[in-house]
Amino acid sequence: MTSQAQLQIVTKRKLNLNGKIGPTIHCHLALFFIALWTVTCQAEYFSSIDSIPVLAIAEEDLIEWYGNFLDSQEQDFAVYRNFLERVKEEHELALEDPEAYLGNPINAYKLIKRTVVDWAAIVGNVRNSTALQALKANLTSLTSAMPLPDISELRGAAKGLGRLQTMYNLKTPDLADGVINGVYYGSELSAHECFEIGSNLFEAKEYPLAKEWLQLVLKLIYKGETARIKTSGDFYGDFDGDVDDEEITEPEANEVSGIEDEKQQTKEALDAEMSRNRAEYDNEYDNDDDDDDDDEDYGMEDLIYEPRYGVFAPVVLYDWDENGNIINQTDIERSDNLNNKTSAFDQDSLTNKLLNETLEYLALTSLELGERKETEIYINEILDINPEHAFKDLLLFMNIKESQNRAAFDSLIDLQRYEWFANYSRLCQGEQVEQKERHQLKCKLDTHNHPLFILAPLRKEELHADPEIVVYHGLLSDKHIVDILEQSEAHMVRSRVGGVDEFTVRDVRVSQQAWLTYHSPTLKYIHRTVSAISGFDLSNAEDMQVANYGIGGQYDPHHDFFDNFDHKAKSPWIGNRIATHLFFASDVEQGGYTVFPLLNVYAKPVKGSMVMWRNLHKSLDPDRRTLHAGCPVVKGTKRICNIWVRSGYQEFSHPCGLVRDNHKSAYVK
Ligand SMILES: O=C(O)CCC(=O)C(=O)O
Ligand SMILES: [Fe+2]
Repeated sequence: MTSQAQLQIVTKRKLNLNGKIGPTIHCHLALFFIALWTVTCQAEYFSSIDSIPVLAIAEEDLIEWYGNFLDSQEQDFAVYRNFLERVKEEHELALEDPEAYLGNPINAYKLIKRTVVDWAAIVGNVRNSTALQALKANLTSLTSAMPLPDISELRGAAKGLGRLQTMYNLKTPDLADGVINGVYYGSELSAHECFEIGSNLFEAKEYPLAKEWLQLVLKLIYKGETARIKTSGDFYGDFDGDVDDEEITEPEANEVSGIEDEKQQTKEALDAEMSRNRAEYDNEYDNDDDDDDDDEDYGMEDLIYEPRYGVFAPVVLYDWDENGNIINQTDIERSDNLNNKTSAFDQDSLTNKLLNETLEYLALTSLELGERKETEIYINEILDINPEHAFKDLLLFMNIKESQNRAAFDSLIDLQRYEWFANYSRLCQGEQVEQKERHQLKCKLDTHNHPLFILAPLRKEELHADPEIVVYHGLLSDKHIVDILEQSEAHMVRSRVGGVDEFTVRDVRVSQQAWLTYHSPTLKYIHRTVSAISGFDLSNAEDMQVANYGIGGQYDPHHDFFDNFDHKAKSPWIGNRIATHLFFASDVEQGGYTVFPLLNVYAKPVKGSMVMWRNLHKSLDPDRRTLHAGCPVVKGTKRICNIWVRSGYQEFSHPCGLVRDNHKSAYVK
């Protein structure tokens, strides 16, 4: 199956094209769509699930172009090699007795002919290689049509992963092992990939999370990739007769007891796993097809095997228990075993480069976290490998850094300190605190006393009584949704959050969005249905917002009404946002719930359904209980459509009461 077919993407248009056109046209069309997409969208790949497939298409083209280039070069090289061998033979003959050789007019002629014709042809060929020129032209058209993601994208994606970790309490070792919320997705991360995430989290100032990932890299390097991360005690080698117990600086290692033959079995299993993994590791870094001695090139023999059973890590590493929680993190000491370590590491190896960079980032991370002792340990490690390393002077600089205020951090991990966060995170995982009132809520078929719904009653699910939050299921068909996505596709931009700083793109909302008017048949249907259900006058509603969420895409807790709403301000609409109608235009494999942390309510995204609630009291004062959030998407795609109705013109359908009712949310600060 080609990658085109695998990517069940992007749009209907794209899928239709697959069946009808050949690969060359496809190539141009891909470029065309990329160009179209670029003109209309900011290059914010991680914030939109639709942008990632565009990248995949680009990569598919790159694979094809480089493949063609290499194929044609291979043929050329075979011709060159042949020519070279022949010339070499002649040349050697000539060297035996140059005078006699060149004295022969035929030989003299052949030499001149080779220089004038054959060599000139080869030099010309290399200079004007059509294959190289074609590759260059393709690359130029690709990069001018589509800015490839830059480092800020990568940082955003790393932060997205961090957001998922924080919200769903996902443990770093689990993620690295390809396990998300207990589901194994078969995509383990290598030490290099963990380093990429760790270093990018550092650059995104997510220091505590960065440290976890970087610690994990250290562990993978020192223990070998096979000793995947969690502590079961077995990895620490005390079952291996070769290891001197005194060398083991990790306290847990010695404490683990077990029956001898069980240990032996574990060791055998690990050995088997180790060889398997080693083969994979070799493969991963095997750039050289005919070279079977990769161990020598990369120092892998030492790095994978020795440290795991024999040499001990110079810095005590984080341990993770079986649930992925960190243990031992404060117990950081230097080991005395440095001699072994330096002999075990090949200074030029890829892995040693990774080790150096990891230690550098760890030193900086600890510095940012104000952990003086650890920073010192990491710096000493670095200086041990290279005494002239620039970090020599960091020890002096440390004194200044240390005095900085730790509380100034605004990191994802810090979120967990807040009281409301626990509830928010729980609801995102589909867990509600048990509540008596919930038992009065119903699911029912509802004709709403409206002609539209007599024959096809609404499927209504009550989520909360006061303020009322209800879900209507099955309002949008797949056809409606495809139509909405097609209309919005070309207009998607990274979401901005409203408020004072309206035009700043922030992490508060990580998604892409577009606005649609109510002119197409689908939008007219939605307009009609929403006004029939809610009774609101939709002539005073905002256009429909269409949004999608990418890796870790989410919307922090917020209200939909505008705080301190200024009734006199110029606006196309009258009044504040009285009600929200939120459609789910996709199912989501994991995550992406809409939650109301103050009301103990969550709504799981179900394709085609609509959640509806009022944001203002009857008195039109803001109802602060309606604080809500879009939880980060763990897996899959989340698409939503929002219709916000304004409070003007709603006086007859939704009159205010005789008594002001804003006291209901007075308790919310
Ligand atoms: O994505 C969600 O579930 C919530 C979105 C939301 O609250 C909004 O767009 O205002
Ligand atoms: Fe909202």
